[in-house]
Amino acid sequence: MNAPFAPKDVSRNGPARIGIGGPVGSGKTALIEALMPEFNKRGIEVAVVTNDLVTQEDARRLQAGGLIDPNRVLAVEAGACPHTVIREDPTLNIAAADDLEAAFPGLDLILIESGGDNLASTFSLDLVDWWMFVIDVAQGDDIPRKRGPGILQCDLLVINKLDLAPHVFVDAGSILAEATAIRGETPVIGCRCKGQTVEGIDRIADMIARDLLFREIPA
Ligand SMILES: Nc1nc2c(ncn2[C@@H]2O[C@H](COP(=O)(O)OP(=O)(O)OP(=O)(O)O)[C@@H](O)[C@H]2O)c(=O)[nH]1
Repeated sequence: MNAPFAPKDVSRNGPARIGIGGPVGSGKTALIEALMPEFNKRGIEVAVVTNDLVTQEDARRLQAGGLIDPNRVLAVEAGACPHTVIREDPTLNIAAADDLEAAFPGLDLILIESGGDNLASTFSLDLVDWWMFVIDVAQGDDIPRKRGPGILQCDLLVINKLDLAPHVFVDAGSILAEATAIRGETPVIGCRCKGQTVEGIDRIADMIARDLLFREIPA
């Protein structure tokens, strides 16, 4: 069990900006897809900025998926190491988020998905108020032990693809326990974004609603 999460002071007006980072293929877009119905249930209005290297693949997938108004999805083509545009010079992403904020008054959240990167990728706090780092069990149970800055510094560590754990010889309980020990006070949630049943997604949506948007969560 994680210690209670200390809410951040989100002092800038406007929708909260949430970063979603993590290695290639860990399930960042799948997490957005799984979160959309949970946000809808909670009346949370969302827009999304995606980042890909030289394509708009993730934006197109979300726009075609029927889970969000396609106009609420903007693509940034990083053209360089994915972390460059979320950390060193986030200008393109800030501009995309500003455009969405202006076009859709009443947004509660803007999700900014990084291109898939390595364990060292982190977000500039000029760009986001709060960020998640998504890894998955199939990358190996030693990933949390490697203590990459993404794993240590994110506001929420998400360990995805729990359903695959038995198939890749990983003990889901151990990887979650180890990640929790390494992160101390900051939270870790295990999840499954794909398949007939998803898992852990409601906990992530509740955390965002409670700790970023200061909404009451029904008991
Ligand atoms: N079994 C299983 N597969 C998953 C889960 N989540 C995502 N996937 C699969 O993992 C693959 C990568 O998922 P994406 O959502 O594209 O990952 P991503 O992190 O957005 O990828 P990049 O943007 O390329 O870095 C896809 O084939 C998904 O179907 C999960 O919880 N369980």
